[in-house]
Amino acid sequence: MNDEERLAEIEAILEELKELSADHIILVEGIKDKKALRRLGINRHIFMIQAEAGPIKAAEYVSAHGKKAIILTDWDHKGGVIAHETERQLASLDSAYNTEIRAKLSHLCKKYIKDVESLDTLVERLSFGTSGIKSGYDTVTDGESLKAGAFLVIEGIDGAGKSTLCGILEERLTSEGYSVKVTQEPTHDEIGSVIRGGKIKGISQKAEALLFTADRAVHTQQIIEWVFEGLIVICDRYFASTVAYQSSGLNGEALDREWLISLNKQIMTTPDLTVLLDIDAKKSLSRIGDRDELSKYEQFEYLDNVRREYLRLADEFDFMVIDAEGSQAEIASKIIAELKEIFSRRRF
Ligand SMILES: Nc1ncnc2c1ncn2[C@@H]1O[C@H](COP(=O)(O)OP(=O)(O)O)[C@@H](O)[C@H]1O
Ligand SMILES: Cc1cn([C@H]2C[C@H](O)[C@@H](COP(=O)(O)OP(=O)(O)O)O2)c(=O)[nH]c1=O
Repeated sequence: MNDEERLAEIEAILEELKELSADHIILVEGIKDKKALRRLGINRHIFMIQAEAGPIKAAEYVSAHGKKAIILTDWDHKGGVIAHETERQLASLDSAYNTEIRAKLSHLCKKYIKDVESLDTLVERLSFGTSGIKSGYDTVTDGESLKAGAFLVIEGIDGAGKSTLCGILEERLTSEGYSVKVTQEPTHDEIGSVIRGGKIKGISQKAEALLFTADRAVHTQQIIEWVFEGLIVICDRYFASTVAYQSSGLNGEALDREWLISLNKQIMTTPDLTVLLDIDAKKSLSRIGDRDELSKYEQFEYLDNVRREYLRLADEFDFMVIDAEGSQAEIASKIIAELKEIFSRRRF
């Protein structure tokens, strides 16, 4: 099931929950769950099992109101125990109850969340659609920021300083208390390793672009999960690499940039911020000249074209362009300031 289908099914269940709430009392664990349901527009009768004295009282409350119950505890172990006990108490008072809503939501949401309090955040995130996560934040309740995930991409031609910068950002953000995950493309996973290993030789640029994109499609699912977990994911290269490199005429074979963009749009997620480390191709080559072996991409004319294409993409997709010749510490400070600005603009 893709995320679009998942969202449609979750919304259908929430609609059902809204309708049922006319003559049911919804039993949740605590205040955060209740607030999440309120934010989702479920305004009817909600009883908090734990805050309001446990399963016995919850069952008595439902029975005293002559209503039916919907048991909607979390789908983790503790939620399961509370649900079971509440069922027992309701049964002993001959009160009717619904456990299907919880089972269906658990089935649909457990890949991403385990509690009712995160439901509205999940719906919000999935609503951003196939273009992906617009901003990765975790549930923030009562003005308390629990976790702040984000997806940051660093782009630039070979030798621009991307991997050095990723290391500095990781260190600085970690020391400020953020949880950080540095990753890169091509990945070191199954498809990325095939690309990196150079086992497939002599294939067309088109086939190569599809491999880079397939690697990204798998990687993107992983990135989305990391952001959901609240990590700041820093990715060394993302979709702009494929567009810039594969459209820049390596050995005279340039692919159509619009084809590359539309191909990638179908599998990527939108980063919160993409930074382009911009550098003159001669200077970048002089930086990497001492590497043991230069790759097929590392030639002046080609990298110069790649750089131009990067600048075009930066304009089109609103990348933050930074002069890669500045000090790495200052570059990192600018990026961290921008990230904090992004966090401060979030809705909750
Ligand atoms: N801002 C900078 N100023 C001077 N040298 C740098 C800077 N950033 C990186 N370098 C050096 O340039 C080389 C290439 O950097 P690297 O991070 O490996 O680039 P990339 O990952 O973009 O290929 C390394 O030797 C690194 O120490
Ligand atoms: C991700 C990606 C990388 N590449 C190229 C750029 C790099 O020259 C090469 C390997 O990437 P990388 O290991 O990031 O090289 P470097 O650290 O020198 O920047 O793969 C593409 O051509 N298309 C892509 O989509």
